[in-house]
Amino acid sequence: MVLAQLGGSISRALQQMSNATIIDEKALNDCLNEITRALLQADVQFKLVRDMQNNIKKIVNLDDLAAGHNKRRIIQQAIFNELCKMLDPGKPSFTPKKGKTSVVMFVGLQGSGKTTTCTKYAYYHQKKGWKPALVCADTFRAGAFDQLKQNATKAKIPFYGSYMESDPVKIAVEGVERFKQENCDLIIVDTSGRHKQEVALFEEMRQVSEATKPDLVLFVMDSSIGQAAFDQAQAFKQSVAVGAVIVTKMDGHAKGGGALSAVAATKSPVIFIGTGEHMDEFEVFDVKPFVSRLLGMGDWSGFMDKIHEVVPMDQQPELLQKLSEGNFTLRIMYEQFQNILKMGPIGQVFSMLPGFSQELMPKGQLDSTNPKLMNDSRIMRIARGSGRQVRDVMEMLEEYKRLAKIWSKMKGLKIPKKGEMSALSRNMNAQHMSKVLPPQMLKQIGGMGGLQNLMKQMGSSKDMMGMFGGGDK
Ligand SMILES: Nc1nc2c(ncn2[C@@H]2O[C@H](COP(=O)(O)OP(=O)(O)OP(=O)(O)O)[C@@H](O)[C@H]2O)c(=O)[nH]1
Repeated sequence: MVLAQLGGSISRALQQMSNATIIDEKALNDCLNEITRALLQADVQFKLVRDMQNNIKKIVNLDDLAAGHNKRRIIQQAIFNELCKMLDPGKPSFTPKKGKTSVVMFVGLQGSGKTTTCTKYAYYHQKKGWKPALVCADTFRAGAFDQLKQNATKAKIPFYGSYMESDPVKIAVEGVERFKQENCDLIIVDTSGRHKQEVALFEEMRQVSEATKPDLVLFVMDSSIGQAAFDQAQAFKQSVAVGAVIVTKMDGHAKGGGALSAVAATKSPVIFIGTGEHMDEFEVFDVKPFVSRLLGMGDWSGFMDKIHEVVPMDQQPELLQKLSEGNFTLRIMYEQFQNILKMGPIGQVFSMLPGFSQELMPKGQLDSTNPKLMNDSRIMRIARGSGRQVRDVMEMLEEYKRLAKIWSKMKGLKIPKKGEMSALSRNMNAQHMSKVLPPQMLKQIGGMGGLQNLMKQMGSSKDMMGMFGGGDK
């Protein structure tokens, strides 16, 4: 089961419960059983799921809830909190500081994506102005050094390794020393992986760790390993001081539930996830937005951060000014889609939108806010000119209308200062939110009153946006 399916199953269970006329013990139990089944199918460890179920039952005491309380919302909040708790070990991992030398050692089984992830991690920090370096202490797998060398060269990151030396400890120490002298602030040591947990692997890891004294040991785990995740993560933790986890291959048919088990086994947080083979297919992992997405609640704050990353800084004030005036044009949609295409995986999703392609964008009409100008004969000409079906062009225009409608409701939104994209979400109040939320979702929350209450409970509208972003679909 891929994560999206897990999220879908949980949302369905919640939906079914809210469809029940009365939310009694039976409705709650049915819902929890459904969620338990979904989590187990996604390879979350049995004990974790059972604990979660018990905790929710303890928190949600239906008898104590006075009539008028929105039981569905309270149950949903309890599930949200429990899932967050599963993924949050309660203490943050060591975070390297730019400009101050840190040594980070990567460990994991062979094929987990460790070497690829080392470079992704280095590249991520390099883009933020760090001075990373890579050390290949994998002398077990022939070709490991070549792979690291190739990746590092592509990303223009200094690297160290040897074809001759067979002692990983010696290479690791030499590499770390060299890069300390070169004032690198993030020295990354890649260690060998083996097919399975072997005594020799753990002993070697322990020795490398003892010799290089890493500030952080990162455990890299393939998200598709299923129920084995807990034991595997625990075995690593028992040999070296694992401080954080990176889960790879979240893009494939991953049973992402393993991530939850790894957190429980290592009592360390997941800090990044790998979402593809490419260097930039790597995302910071944040618990709340992740769980929001899992429960089908969207991830507005993450979306805004992404936009912040891809919309060129000098275009942001102008774009927001236009949007706040209610001028959402086809050109804006076109330019933003172009920016979104730079986002990588999300870009792939957008490029799947029916009829979306560069040739298809109706040039000359891009700056109008009046889609009616797009009459039948023009639509036919566009379809012919781009080799698409008329239906494709119509669907693209429908998508534009949908987005334009959302943005027209945002008219008058206070524009944040230059570069302060996240201020946009802070400026959203319950009024704005209620206009953007799909009517059925608003109803579930308990209308405007429920929304205001929920926003108060959540502490800030930013959290709220994190939970319920996404717009109407
Ligand atoms: N789809 C996808 N593939 C990935 C991801 N991360 C790594 N891979 C692929 O997984 C395969 C194994 O990755 P490596 O980095 O060679 O694995 P490793 O764990 O370093 O292997 P050893 O060095 O032998 O321990 C490669 O084909 C990578 O391209 C990811 O996030 N998504």
